[in-house]
Parts: sequence; C-alpha cells; structure tokens
Amino acid sequence: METDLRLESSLWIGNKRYRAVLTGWHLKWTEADKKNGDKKTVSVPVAEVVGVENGRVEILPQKSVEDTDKDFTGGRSRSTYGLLWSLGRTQFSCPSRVLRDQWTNHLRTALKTHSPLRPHRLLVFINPFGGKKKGREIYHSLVAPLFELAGISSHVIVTERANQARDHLLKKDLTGFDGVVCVGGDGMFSEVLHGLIGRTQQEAGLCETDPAVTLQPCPLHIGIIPAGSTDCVCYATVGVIDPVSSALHIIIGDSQPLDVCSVHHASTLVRYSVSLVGYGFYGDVLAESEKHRWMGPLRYDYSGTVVYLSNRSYAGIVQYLPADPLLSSPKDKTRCLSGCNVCSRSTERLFPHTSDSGSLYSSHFSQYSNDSEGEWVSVEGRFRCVSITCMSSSCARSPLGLSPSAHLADGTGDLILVWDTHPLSFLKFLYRHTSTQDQFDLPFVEVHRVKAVRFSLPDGREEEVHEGIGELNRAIGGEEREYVDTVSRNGSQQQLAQSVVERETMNEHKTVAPILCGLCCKKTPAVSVWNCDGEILPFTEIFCRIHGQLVRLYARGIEDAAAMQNCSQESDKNKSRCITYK
Ligand SMILES: Nc1ncnc2c1ncn2[C@@H]1O[C@H](COP(=O)(O)OP(=O)(O)OP(=O)(O)O)[C@@H](O)[C@H]1O
Ligand SMILES: CCCCCCCCCCCCC/C=C/[C@@H](O)[C@H](CO)NC(=O)CCCCC
Ligand SMILES: [Ca+2]
Repeated sequence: METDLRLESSLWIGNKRYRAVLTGWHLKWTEADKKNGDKKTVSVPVAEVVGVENGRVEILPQKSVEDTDKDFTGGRSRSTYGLLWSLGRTQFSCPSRVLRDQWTNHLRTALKTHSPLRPHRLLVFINPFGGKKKGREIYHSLVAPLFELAGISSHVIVTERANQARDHLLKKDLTGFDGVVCVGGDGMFSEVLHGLIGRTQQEAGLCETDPAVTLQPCPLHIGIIPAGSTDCVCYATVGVIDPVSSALHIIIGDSQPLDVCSVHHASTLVRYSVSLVGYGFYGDVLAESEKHRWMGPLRYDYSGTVVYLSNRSYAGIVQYLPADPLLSSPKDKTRCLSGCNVCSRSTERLFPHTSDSGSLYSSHFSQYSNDSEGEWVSVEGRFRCVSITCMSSSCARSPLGLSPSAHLADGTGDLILVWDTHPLSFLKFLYRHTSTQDQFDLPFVEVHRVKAVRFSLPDGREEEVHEGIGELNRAIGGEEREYVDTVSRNGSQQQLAQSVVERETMNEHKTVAPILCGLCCKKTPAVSVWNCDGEILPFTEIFCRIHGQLVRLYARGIEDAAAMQNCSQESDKNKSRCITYK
C-alpha cells in the first residue's frame, strides 16, 4: 500500500524549489537548491493534513479559490501555543497540470487510507442562544470554511427550541452520517448525548431504565464546537475553549472515548451525565442561577456567592461501590493525558475481543458487570456537597477541575464528599479549585474512585421534602402547580420521569428553584437539588452507575502541555510538529 501511495517530484512554494515526497504516513519537502548541510526538511504527518484542494485557496475570513492550472493548496492542523491549534496552509506549484492532479489524488487517497475515522458527512446542531449567543457566527465564520476545505459535507440545523437536537437524534434518519456536532455549551452536548445514547439502545433493543443493563456504545462520534457558558466537556477533553482547535480535531478524526454516568430513580432512568452529578452547593448554585439566566455566563459567579453566603449543609446517606484500587486512585496526583495508560487498559478490559477501537461497539463488556461486584460502603452525615464526576470536569473557572486525577475513559467516576464544616474552611476548599493546590488535602473532604453510587435521605427527611412541596404547591399557581400535582398524583415513577422530561421545554427549573426558595424562606431547606451537567434533577434519592466508554468524541484528550511548550524550542521529540510554515 505504501508503494502505491508514494509520489516524489519537484514542487515550488513561492519562488523556492523543493523536492517533495509522499511516503506512507508523511508528506515531506526539502529545499532543492541549497547545499546538503543547509537543507531544511518539513515533515507533515498525513494524519494531520486537513485537506487538499486544486488552485490557490484562501480560508479566512471566507474560503476563496483562485482556479489555477498547476497549483494546489494543502492545509494541516498545527499546534500554535500548547493546546491551541490553527490551520497551516501551504500553496504548492507543480511543473504541469498532470503532476498537480497526481499530487492531489495521491494525497486524498493517503488521507482515506491512514485516517479511517475522518468524517465525510456530519450532522451539525447550532444553539443560537447558548453562552454569549454567538453559536451561528462561530460556526459560519470559523468552522464551516475548514469543513469545506476538508471536503466534509454537513447538514446544519439551527435549533428553534430546547431538546430539538435530542428529539431529532431519537427519531430521524441518521443514515450516512459519521458524527454529530453540537455548537453550544454543555447543555447542548447533553442533548446530543441523550439523543445518541437513547437511539443506540432503541436500535439494540436494550432497556435504558434498568441500571443493570450493559448499554451499547454509540456508533456515531460527537464533536463539540464550544459556544456555551461553562463548556466543561470541551475543556476537559481538548484542553482549551477554541472553536478552531475543536474543528481541527473533528476534521482529522481524532477519537476520545468517554465514560457516562446513568442516573436512576426507582425504576426510571432520570438522565445521563459526563461531568457533574452534584448535590448541595453545586445543586443550589444551579437552582439559584436559573433565576438569573439574563446575566449570561456571569450568573454562576453571582449565584455561587449568594449560595456560599447562605451557608447550607444537608443530611444524607451515601453508599458507593469502590473501583479496583490497584488500577488507579483519585489521589495519585496523575493526570489523564492523551494516550493515557489507565484508559487504554480499561479499553482492553471493556472490549477484550477488538484490537481497533473502530469496531468497539460489536463487543461491549461492562466493567461493572464483568468484575466481581465488590463491597458497598455506606456513610451518613451532613454534607456541604456530594459530587460525582466521570472526568476531571476542568473548565476555565477551575483549570484542573473537580477531580484533577479523574480519567476520561477508565470506566469509573470520582465521588467527592465534603462534610459539613466551618464556612471559611469550605471557602478554602472552593478556592483551591481555582489553583493547583490540592482540594482533597483537607480533613473534611473525602474522594473515592467508584463504579456506582446511591444517595438517600435519612429516615423522616423524605416527609419533609413532601411537606415543603405541598406548601409550595399551595403558594404557586399555573404551570408550577400542575407540575407539583403531577409529582404528588402520579403513582408510576416511569410516568413521572417522562412527564418531567416532556416539561423541560416548559422550563422545569422555574419549578425547582422556587421549591428551594419556598423552603428556605422559612428555614434552612432540608434538601438540596441535584445538578446533573447543568440540569436540575426532579428527584433527591438517586442511583448512579458509570458506563465505561459509552460514547466517543472527536478529540484526543489533553496533550501534555509541557511537551507542547517545548515545541517552541524545537525539541527533537516534537520537531515535526514545530516547524512553522505559511
Ligand atoms: N433554540 C433554542 N432555544 C432555547 N433553548 C435551546 C435552544 N437550543 C438549545 N437550547 C437549550 O439551551 C440550553 C443551554 O444551552 P447551551 O448548553 O448551549 O449553553 P449554556 O447553558 O450557555 O452553556 P453551558 O451549558 O456550557 O453552561 C441547553 O440545555 C439546550 O437544551
Ligand atoms: C472563592 C472562589 C470560589 C470559586 C469556586 C470555583 C469552583 C469551580 C468548580 C467548577 C466545577 C465545574 C463543574 C461543571 C459543571 C458543568 O457540568 C455544568 C454544566 O455546564 N455547569 C454548572 O453546573 C455550572 C455551575 C458551576 C458551579 C460553580
Ligand atoms: Ca472516568
């Protein structure tokens, strides 16, 4: 195959002549008219080539092509500053049109052969209202021209309502698509996640509501173009919030598996989460922030302060199923980086019969059901917060995240228990998230690597919740009253969850936030709410289970920033990535 693809000839870049050669995995060109010692070679891995097009192509601010006979333009992804990627573009001139066509054909074949996960056709959902409301602009000015250069055809849907993307993925024909891209924030990602997981289970005839079922991994990749408020999933899987870097990861078909946590109440599936399932502080911040959506991304800072000052803690019983402590630990001070060994070993455990990840969904064995179950541990007390995260959940506010040593794809989650403590100690815990100081090195904080978690209220508390809801029900009217009636009338939990999901379009947050406030006007509320990747859950008692590598993103995890920094000094190891060219 390598010999078929090999091509060698003279080419010009500007007015300099080069000897160019396409050999297997690399395209290299060397200055031709210099003495041997002075000859510089640029070597571009085929895997990093974005696209090849005949003519002289300009990309930004809009793509334009000057259709000349002997020229072709090559684009490649290159790292500019650490994790930030940009498009490198080179215009080559050939001695003849025939040779030019040979070069473009060979390069295109090499791309197909060496990067099988490159998408050809993508379904793109743009949330025009996420974050700073720039989704459309970001896509059309920064991403679409790159997709065009890469020869990707995309079907773009600008959403007109919440849950449109989820519903589309659950019901519409997805034949021919290689992946789904969401332009928006974590909420938009969550819609795509729910749509794709739901669709995959439907097609596999699996029952999502049963926490014991081994779910089928999704065949379509998910790409995230960040345009939201927190963009935690993008930050934790790419390392930067940058639409161009994310677009380039999508184009070259990078693939990053991701663990997913399913959240259940009684016999219902409530939601899926990849980032945060948080009770107490994080639930209260979200409930408070929903009242201030108009503030945009700043609403979290404002609400964080309000909730911190309200100084709350909550009673609860937490039971958890520890993961194998021999594999890794949330306190081992390692980071999950690109090519992470812990995650790779997990891939081998989860998919023992597949050598390439391209066909992983044909034999999925869950870590949870494969391993011997182990012993559940139970703790009870008052907590400032209880958080479960499948990954580090790093974001701009907290660059190392909720659990800095968590892994993206190891089939486990980290359970963080923050016991009730003095307000200043809790502030110290929160503050440490913003620096490199260890937030787990505090006497009132525990962290456990787990496969499943159950949260329940101590005896009698459930009654207090219902009293609170009853009181609130009398105080409020219209939509909220109907909702609370549904909660108290509906015997079937299945129907209850369904009615809640349907109501998301009517903004269920309006109902839960006042529940919290209704309770807190009189006394400190007995219960908090669960924040599930930025959505409030309608239940307090939940069961969570981690599903290893249930979805795959067009990303490659965090590349070692230190290595990338060395790039600027052109260390030997990174030389091929570092040579800059126009
Ligand atoms: N056209 C639309 N109108 C109203 N809501 C929408 C629309 N499209 C999507 N949504 C909903 O908007 C919510 C928030 O969107 P998104 O996640 O993109 O931005 P964000 O909340 O600002 O960012 P983050 O989730 O990162 O904090 C999502 O839960 C999504 O379901
Ligand atoms: C004195 C300084 C105090 C600073 C405290 C900083 C603590 C930051 C921890 C960051 C945790 C991010 C967790 C990610 C959650 C997302 O899945 C979710 C959806 O976007 N975002 C929120 O719920 C938004 C809610 C974010 C809560 C902060
Ligand atoms: Ca994990």
